[in-house]
Amino acid sequence: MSHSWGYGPSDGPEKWCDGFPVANGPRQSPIDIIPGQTSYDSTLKPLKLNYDPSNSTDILNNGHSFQVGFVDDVDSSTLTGGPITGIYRLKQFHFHWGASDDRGSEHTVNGIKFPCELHLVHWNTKYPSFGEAASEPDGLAVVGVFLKIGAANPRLQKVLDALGAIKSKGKQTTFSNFDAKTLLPCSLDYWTYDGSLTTPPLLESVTWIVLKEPISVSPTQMGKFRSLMFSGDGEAPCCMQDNYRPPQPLKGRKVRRSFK
Ligand SMILES: NS(=O)(=O)/N=C1/NCCO1
Ligand SMILES: [Zn+2]
Repeated sequence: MSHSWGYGPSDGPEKWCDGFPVANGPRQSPIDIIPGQTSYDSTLKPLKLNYDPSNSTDILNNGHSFQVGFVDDVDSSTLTGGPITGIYRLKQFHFHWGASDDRGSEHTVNGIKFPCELHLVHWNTKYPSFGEAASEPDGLAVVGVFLKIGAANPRLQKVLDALGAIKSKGKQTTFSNFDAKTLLPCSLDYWTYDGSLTTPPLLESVTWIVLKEPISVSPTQMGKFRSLMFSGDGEAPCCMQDNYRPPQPLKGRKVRRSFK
C-alpha cells in the first residue's frame, strides 16, 4: 500500500494517523518547549559536532523539503557528547518553513513559532545503517536550529543559491564541500527530549537536541525557500511552503536543558 503524505488539507498532519498510527504515540515530535518547565541537568555533556566538508554529496528536492546529503559510511561527520552515548553520523540536513514569516518552525518556544527550522539528522553507529537505526529507540539524533528573521545570513547563501537547480520534486544535483558547521549558532546550549521523526513514518527513535540560540535569515532569503515546489515537472504546480508538523502532546515527557 502506498502511503503518500503531504502538508495539504487532504494529506497533511491531521491525516497522517490513518497511514501511520504511531502519529498518536507516546513520544511524538515536535513539541512546544516551555523553558520554565524544563529541568537543568548538570550531567548533560557539551555537544561535539565534527563535520568534514568533503563529505557533502548532493542536494535533493524530495517533494516534502530539500535535503543536503552526506557520505555516512565512515565516522568523518559525527555528533558525540550532549545527551547521547556513542557516535552518531550525519546523514542529511533539511529545513521546514512557512508560507509567511509568522510560522514555519516545527518546535515552538512558549508557543512562539519561528519562520524556519533546520534539522541535522544523525544515526547511531551501534546499528549498521540509518534505516536500521531509524527503528530503534536510541537510533537517531536530530539537532534542531531555529531561524529568526533578521539580517541576511551569508552562511545560508550557498544552499539557497543551489535551489534554482532543484525547483521541482525529484530534482537532485551535486553539492560538494559544504561545511554544515557554518549553519550553527555561536552557542550550543540546548534543550533535549525523547521524540520522533516529524515526518512519516514518524518513528519514535529520535533524541531531539534543540539549540536555544537561533541563526538569522532575511525575508528575501525566506522567499528563496518558498520558490521550491512540492510538485514535480508536469504536475499541477504547488509551492513548497508550510511543510511543518505542529507541536504534539508531551504525554508526561521531561525536557532537559544543558544550561542554567
Ligand atoms: N523532520 S525529521 O524528524 O528530521 N524527519 C526526518 N525524516 C527522515 C529524516 O528526518
Ligand atoms: Zn525535519
